[in-house]
Amino acid sequence: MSGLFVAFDGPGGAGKSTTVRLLRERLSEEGLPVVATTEPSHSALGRFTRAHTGDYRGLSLACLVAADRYHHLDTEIRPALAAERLVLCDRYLASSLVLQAGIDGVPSEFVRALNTHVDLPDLNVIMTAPPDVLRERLTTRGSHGRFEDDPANTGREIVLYQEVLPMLEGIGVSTLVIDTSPDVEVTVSRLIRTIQALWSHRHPQ
Ligand SMILES: Nc1ncnc2c1ncn2[C@@H]1O[C@H](COP(=O)(O)OP(=O)(O)OP(=O)(O)O)[C@@H](O)[C@H]1O
Ligand SMILES: Cc1cn([C@H]2C[C@H](O)[C@@H](COP(=O)(O)O)O2)c(=O)[nH]c1=O
Repeated sequence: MSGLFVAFDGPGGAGKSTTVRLLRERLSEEGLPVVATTEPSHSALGRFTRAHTGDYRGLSLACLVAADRYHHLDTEIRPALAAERLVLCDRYLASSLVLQAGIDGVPSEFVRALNTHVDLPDLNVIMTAPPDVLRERLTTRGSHGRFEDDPANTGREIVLYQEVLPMLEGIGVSTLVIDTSPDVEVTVSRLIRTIQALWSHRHPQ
């Protein structure tokens, strides 16, 4: 028996962080042993990487986020799963496939090779919304870095996340695409039902 690993990816402004925060609160209230985390992680390397996505690009940023991912797996994700926790991760492998390969132009085989030894999530939620909705949210909230500074990237990311779905499914990752245009409560309620069902299946009473 082990825990359950759910990753959340999608274009900037799709609602990943908001949703993971609300899921952590609500699922904890329901008694599930939730660990919410993020990539880049809260480690020194993760904080460095997050602070310098504008300075490091392409191959170098691909290596930084992959190194942080392996450290994150070793120090947080695998121990939590071994302790039968529910791990919710704000960004994971799909973000590298889209941002490093799709946007920065790193050969996708190289990004995949860098990530050969990462654990795959039990479910990868891909959050999305129409470009005008995302741009409006990013304008209101403010940009989190260079990928969001270029308005053209929003539409590109939406398409790229669609394009990585077959690849993720091909390596055995279950994916769930969610349009977050409706109110956040709609998204969160749906995800609570999905995650509770997966958890109950894995941990029958
Ligand atoms: N249905 C929704 N789901 C989630 N967030 C929403 C929704 N509707 C509006 N928002 C708002 O969109 C904004 C962006 O949300 P959030 O920061 O969670 O996105 P994100 O995907 O984590 O973005 P980034 O990739 O830039 O970190 C927030 O201000 C949030 O309140
Ligand atoms: C996991 C991951 C992250 N990044 C970049 C993308 C953003 O610039 C930051 C994360 O910040 P956000 O608030 O979650 O948008 O890190 C990346 O380039 N590749 C990755 O795999």
